[in-house]
Amino acid sequence: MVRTKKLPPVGIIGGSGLYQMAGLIVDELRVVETPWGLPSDPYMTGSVNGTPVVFLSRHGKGHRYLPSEINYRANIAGLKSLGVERVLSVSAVGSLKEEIPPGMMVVVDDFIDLTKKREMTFYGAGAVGHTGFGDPVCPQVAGSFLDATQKLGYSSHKGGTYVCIEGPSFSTKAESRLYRSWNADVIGMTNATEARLAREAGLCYATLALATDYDCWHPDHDMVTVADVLAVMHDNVEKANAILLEAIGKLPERTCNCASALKTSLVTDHSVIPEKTRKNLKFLGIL
Ligand SMILES: CSC[C@H]1O[C@H](OP(=O)(O)O)[C@H](O)[C@@H]1O
Ligand SMILES: Nc1ncnc2[nH]cnc12
Repeated sequence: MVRTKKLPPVGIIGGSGLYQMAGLIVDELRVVETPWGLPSDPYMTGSVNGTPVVFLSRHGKGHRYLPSEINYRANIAGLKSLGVERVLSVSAVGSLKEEIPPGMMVVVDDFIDLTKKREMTFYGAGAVGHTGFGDPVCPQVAGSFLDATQKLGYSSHKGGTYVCIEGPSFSTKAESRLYRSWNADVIGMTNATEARLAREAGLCYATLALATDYDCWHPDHDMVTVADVLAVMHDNVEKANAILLEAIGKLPERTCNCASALKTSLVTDHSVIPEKTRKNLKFLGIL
């Protein structure tokens, strides 16, 4: 694609099995402190074919944080402070559908959030905000993922509902069957939280989910183990990297509605917001 303008930095969040990005020429490791604390790692900043890119490993180098321990607010706020406007996430997921076999990519377009003990908002502490999340995924970023998988000839599933559980244990059979009865497509432990915070921060967000297993519902497959997940990720990491590179190149100029959340969510009269909260909201561009 011939661009008329240089893109602002593109954020990449890598999940299980994707702790760095092939093709990213790293210039710097940036430690960023946010009002919500430290992100999972220093950000790897650099460029891909001339486009500035910021990479973060969601679980940190060496996979140190449980899904419930990840500081999602710091991760998202840190990206925002580095000028990122769009986030491409990669995640390992269990498949809840026969027709999504391990190895297949799913470009998720909806979530069912079953998490219970996470910080999932930037609001509070004297500032009330309610953000629309009816369409939780940026259509442009999702579209770039889909175009990229198509161009590269990889089989992918357009759209899909991601059930986000608290973890860290995998689901029981009864739970897995329940999620299937809801017609959900894939299951993971991280993305609903990340997507919600990205939207509050006015960032575009979409996920390339790689099915690594059939969770525990499938009568003809063994129950999921960490070893299976990492082995399938390992076998497909080149594909995921190739899709990321292609998708970055396919991102159009930003004309979606995701950033409007910044200006349409806050309810509280600005004059009564405490100074510290005001500063935090300014960090995100909400005030
Ligand atoms: C290592 S298996 C469970 C683990 O994998 C997924 O991680 P991510 O979404 O960061 O790719 C899942 O959400 C769990 O955190
Ligand atoms: N079956 C599964 N359940 C939850 N998270 C996962 N990540 C990869 N496979 C998973």
